[in-house]
This record gives sequence, structure tokens and C-alpha cells, in this order.
Amino acid sequence: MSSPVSGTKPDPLSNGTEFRESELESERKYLAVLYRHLDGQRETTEQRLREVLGQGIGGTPGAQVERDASYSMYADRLAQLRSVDYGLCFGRLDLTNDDRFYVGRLGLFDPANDYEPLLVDWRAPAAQPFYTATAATSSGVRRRRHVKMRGRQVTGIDDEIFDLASLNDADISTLNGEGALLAALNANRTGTMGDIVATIQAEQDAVIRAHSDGVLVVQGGPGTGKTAVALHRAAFLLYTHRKRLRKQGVLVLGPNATFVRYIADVLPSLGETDVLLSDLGDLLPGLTATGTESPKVAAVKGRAAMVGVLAAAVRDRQELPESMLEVTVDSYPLRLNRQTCVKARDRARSSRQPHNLARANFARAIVRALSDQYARKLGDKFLQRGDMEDVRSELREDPAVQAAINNLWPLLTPERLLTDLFASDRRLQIAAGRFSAQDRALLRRRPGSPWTPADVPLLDEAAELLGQDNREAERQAALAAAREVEYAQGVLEVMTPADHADEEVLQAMDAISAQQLANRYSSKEYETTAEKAAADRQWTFGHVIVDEAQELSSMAWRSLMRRCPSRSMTIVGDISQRSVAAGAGSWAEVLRPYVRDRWRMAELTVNYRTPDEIMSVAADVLAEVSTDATAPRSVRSTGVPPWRLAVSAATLADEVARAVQTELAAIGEGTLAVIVPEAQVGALALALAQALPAAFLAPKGSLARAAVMSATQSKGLEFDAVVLVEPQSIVDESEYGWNDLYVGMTRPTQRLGVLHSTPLPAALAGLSDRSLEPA
Ligand SMILES: Nc1ncnc2c1ncn2[C@@H]1O[C@H](COP(=O)(O)OP(=O)(O)OP(=O)(O)O)[C@@H](O)[C@H]1O
Repeated sequence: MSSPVSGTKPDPLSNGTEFRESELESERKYLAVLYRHLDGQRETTEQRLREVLGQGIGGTPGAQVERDASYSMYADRLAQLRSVDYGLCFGRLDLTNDDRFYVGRLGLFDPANDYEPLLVDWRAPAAQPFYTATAATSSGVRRRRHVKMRGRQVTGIDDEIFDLASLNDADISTLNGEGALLAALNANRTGTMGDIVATIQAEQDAVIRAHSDGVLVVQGGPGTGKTAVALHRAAFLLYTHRKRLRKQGVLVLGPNATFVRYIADVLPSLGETDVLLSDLGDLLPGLTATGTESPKVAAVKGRAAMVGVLAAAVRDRQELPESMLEVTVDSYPLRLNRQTCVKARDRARSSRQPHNLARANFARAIVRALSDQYARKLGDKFLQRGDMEDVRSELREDPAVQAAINNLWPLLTPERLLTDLFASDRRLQIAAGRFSAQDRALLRRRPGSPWTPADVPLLDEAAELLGQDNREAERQAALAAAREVEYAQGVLEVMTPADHADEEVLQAMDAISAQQLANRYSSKEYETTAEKAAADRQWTFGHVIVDEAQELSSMAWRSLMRRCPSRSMTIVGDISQRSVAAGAGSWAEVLRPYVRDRWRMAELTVNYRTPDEIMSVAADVLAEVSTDATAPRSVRSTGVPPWRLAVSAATLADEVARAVQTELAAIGEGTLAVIVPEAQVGALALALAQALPAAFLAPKGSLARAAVMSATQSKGLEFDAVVLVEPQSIVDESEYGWNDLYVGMTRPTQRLGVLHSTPLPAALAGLSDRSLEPA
């Protein structure tokens, strides 16, 4: 087995049991000290938080701001202190200059001893050698120790000694550099991703700690830790640039809601709770895109040319009357001819403002034209200077005038624009005339049907083109704020009964104004940056991380880039795992419109998930995807060959159920996926839920041990065992069928079995034939 983990092997002849025991004992004592400090800090922080919350309300606005800042500081610190209990400390570095320090999930200092560091945060520069030291470049490290914990108990230690000359027999008894990594990789999966903070490898560490300027692309095959690295990078950047990023926020974008749920625990386990995790379908505030559609439709919606289509669709809504439009005001018939409307429209368009904002210019020109006529009807020689302004404002409010303006230049929401466009052949013909009739037909959508993830970048683009007239929203917000103050006034009056109006006694009214009380209880005061960002479509983030980035369409990239004008981005993906036509053909092609060639790339080359036996067959499938691509090197082997079994179509569901049972028994506690052609997901999910309810159905709130899904749905996830069904159909089902098969085959951490009723693709010849095995 080859491994990127450095270190020397234990000498089986040495017997350093005593040394090992005494080292274990001393680590237990040290960890007990760390937990005492952790508990102490929790208590102090809880106390401070209670004090802030219990502080007399009121004071100057400055004091209030200060109190709110203290509140969020203590609340964040408490969340962090509570999140690190599990695996608080996982390593120790002994340096050649005899210094020693412990590495863990957060930094702890000893206030009684001049704030000496007791535990170094894994993200601090001092901790880096814990991840990067090798025998060749030891960076002054003599020993790297992995401390294994269960709950708060130290259960073991593994050492690597880099200064081989100093190695003694006792040292040898604690040696086993790869132990921690292999234990982590061999462990059964739980269904949600865990952090890898104790075992980050050197090539991953380089990506995690890379500087945050500009665009960094992280390309790596399946299982190379791209997702893990992306999440740890978010934690690292928040630690290193906390002030800036806390204010601006960090966005982590995943491919779908299942994936976002799968990774949701990692950052909190690292003490970071203020990162916005989202998928494309959830990127617009107030809208969840739950609809599904064929990849062909998504591909058309994802084209860069949709920018022009939407711009044309907006222009199409800035209409002109055929010849003459009659508007009756106060029973006077007023007329708008086409020429007047053309002028008003040109003037509004030349303001270069978005549609909804430019509407005011259009309305002004129309009202002016109508009021001139109206004044003439009234007899303008009787009008005084200044009367004209009154006439205009009267006309502006007149329902007939408003209806005329609305017809010619309607206020539009993004949803309205897209609904109308996709519901009408005529509108589509006007806006998307350059698309083929077939592609235009793919864009047709029944009004009211749910929005899909591919609609989201279009709605976002539409929102940009339309702009938002915030005046009404601001008016409503001011009204709501006034209502809050009024309510607070009422509360204060109740707290200050009239018959106790003793001047000497401090009453609530003296301590706080209604305005302050209203602010104090407005929930917005305590919103986190992630919450604020999630609620604001126009929020721009300090750093954006995109996972499975090969799946994003041109339109999705536009939406994303809009959210990150600084272009401080980490883009993580694998071109070979692309499964949609709208996705990326190459990173250069995707990034050129935004940063030209000013981006850098890091590659991850070691597969920590898929065992060597499975990966060598998957590599033959990868050769069908691309002759240039190289499969990542597996870090471990299991000795279990992946298998295949030919079955008849009639018995397929029964055979799959049987295979699932055998595989579940083989993996003990772990998780299993049945990966099937898209068209068979529904039928097989039903059959398996009936045949094996205990495995496929979970009580509410917990995860089932086994699930049926398509290869595309399995992207980014992993399972201890995978039963893959009808690989040839998976290949045939889509333009990117080989990519999908490659994704499906690289999901297992332990075992893979393939069942087929149609002939196997030749690339799977490396599977061992289970039907030849003795029963
Ligand atoms: N240094 C490490 N120590 C322990 N586990 C690791 C390490 N690096 C990666 N892993 C584990 O390997 C598995 C694969 O990692 P991850 O899902 O991040 O890979 P990926 O490159 O995103 O894969 P894919 O592209 O196939 O979705 C995860 O279980 C992850 O926790």
C-alpha cells in the first residue's frame, strides 16, 4: 500500500509497554487540565452573557451598540466552546529545540500563567507542521503525536518520529504514523460528513491554508477530500481573516439540498456556525426551487445566451399602443399617440436604469403629455403658475392614467417576467428568436408549476434587469418600525403605573425610551451575518466556496460571480464527474469571462474514500470518460474485490434485495446505497422499501441505513457499500452516462457489487464474477 503519510514503522521486537503506559497517563492528565480550562471558560462566558442579557435596558445608543456587540461576541464564543468538546485535542508536536505544544480544535490559554498557550488552534501558523512535517522536511519537528479520544477520555497515542537519530526503544513503542488516518478512513460512515481536522494531509493542508486572494481552483478525482478541504478552508479563512469575513460572510455552495444536509455538521464541529451553506435552488431569498425537469431543459436554461433572451423579454414588456390610446380623466378623453409613447420609452430606456426604476421616467413623460392636454381642455389660460404641478400630481394618482402606464410599462417581479415569458410562444419567439423552435419548446412552462434550480439564475438575472423599486418596501418598514415603537410605548406605560408616579423612584420610562425598547426587541439586532446574507439577494460575500463546481451552468456562474465582486473564491470540482450538458467543459472556459487567465489551480491526487480494488475498475470507466484523465491513487486497499452478478430482468428487484441484505451484513453498522438508472429509481425504491423496511425506512428525524438513488443524486456522497444496478442503462441514459457510472462506482468506502440483466459494458470486465463463487 502506498500512502502520503510519512513516518517510520514500529520495531516489532521492541517492548516499550511501560513507556507507552506512562505516556498515556501523562496525556490523560494533560487532557484533564485542558477540559478544566474549557469548562472554566464556558462558565465565565455564560456568566458574561447572562450579565449582558440582564443589563439594565436603555442607556445611550452608543452603550446599546456596545452591548449588542458584546452579546454576539459572547454568544459566538459560547457556541464555539460548546462545539469543541468532542476531540478537543488531537495532537502534540515535540520540536527539536525541546519545545512542545498541543494542537486542537481551538486555542486555550492559561490566564494564571501569563496566558501561556495550553492548546494551539489547528488553524494557527504554529500548528501547520502537524500537517506538513515529513521525514524529509520535518520543519523542526521531532515527534508528531496523534492523541485518540473517546468522549473526554484519551484512548491511545500514535507517534511519528522524524529525527530518526534520536529514536530510542521507548519511542518505538508509540510509533504508528498512519494509524490515525487509516482508522478514520476505515470507520463506518454515519450518513453525514465528519471533519478531518486530526488527519489533514500535506497536499490538502496546502490548499486549506492557501492565501485568499483571487480564484483558486481545486481539481481532484473522487474521494480526494475536495469537499472536506473546502469546508476546512472556510474555517481556516474565518480564523485568519475573522474581522473582515465576519462582516462580509462566507458562502459555501453545494450541488443540491441533500448534499448541503450531508455536509452541514462539519463547520459547526469546527466551531464555525456563521457560514451560509446553500445550494443553487435555495440561493434566492423567499424562494425554494423544488421543481425538477429534464437535463435537456436545464441545459437550455443554463446557456449564456439566456442573458440576451431575458434582456429582450424585458424590452418586450415596454410596450407601445398600436396607434392611439385613449385615457379618460374626469370624463375628458385624453389621447396618447404612438409617437408620444415612443419618445417616453426612449427617454426611459436612455436612463440606463433597470426596468422598474426607469418606469418613473416613462411615467413622468406620459403624465406630462396628458397633463398638457388636460390643461388645454380646462383652458390653460385660467391656470396660474404652480397649478400645472397640481394637475400633474392629480393625474399621476388617477386610476385611468395609472392603468395606462401599467399597460405600457408594467412593474414586474422576476417571477412574473419568467412566468409570462415561458407561458407564451409569442413572447418566446420575440425574446428567443435565435433559439431553435425545439429549444424554445423546451423553455415552455405551465404557470404555477414549481420553480427548478435552473430557473434560479434566470430569476436572479431578471431581478438585476428589473431592479427593485424599494420605496414601497421602505415605507412599509418605516410603518412597521413606528408600530413597534407604539407597542413599546404601551409596554412602558404598563410598567410605569400612574399611581406609583413617585419622582424619587426610577421608573422604566426614565431608563429607556420607547424607541430603544423597540430596537432592543427587534430580532434583527441579533441576526448573524449568515442570516442577513441569506435574506438579501444583493449581498456580496467576502469569500465564496463552490463545491461540485463542474455542474454549474453559465447562468449559474453569473449569479455566483455577482455575489463575489472581489473574486476571492475557492472553486472545487472534478471535470470528469460532470453530469450535465450545461456544466463545465474546462475550468479555463468557465472562468475566462470573469477573470481571464488570472486564476490558479491546485490538484488533489490521493483518494481517501474508494479502496484500491474498486478504484482500479473505476479507472477503466474513467478511460471511457476521457483518455486524458488520470484516476486518483487510492490510499488503502481492503482485500475485498468488487463483484458482478448477472440476473434476469424478472427477478432483478428480488436479487437486489438479496444483495442488499448480504452487503448490509458485511458492513455491520455502516450505510449502503443502491445506485440505479434514473428511470428505475421510483420502482426499485418502492420494491426495496417493501422488501426491507428496516433498512430503507427510517423513523422520523433519523437517517435510513440504505437508500435508492440515481448516480447523479449520489454525487458528493459516500456509503460503506454500494449495490449498482444495470450499469449499461446508466451509460445509455444520458450524454454524460460514463461520467455518471464513474461517479456511482466511486461512492463506496468498502464494498461494491454490480447487478445486471443486460450485458455489462466492457469497461467493467475487471469485476469478479460472483456467480462463479461457491455458494
Ligand atoms: N485527510 C483525511 N483524513 C481523514 N479522512 C479524509 C481525509 N481526506 C479525505 N477524507 C475522507 O475521505 C472521504 C472523501 O472526501 P470528500 O467527500 O471530501 O472527497 P471529494 O473529493 O469531495 O469526493 P467526490 O468528488 O467523490 O465527491 C470523506 O469521508 C472524507 O472525510
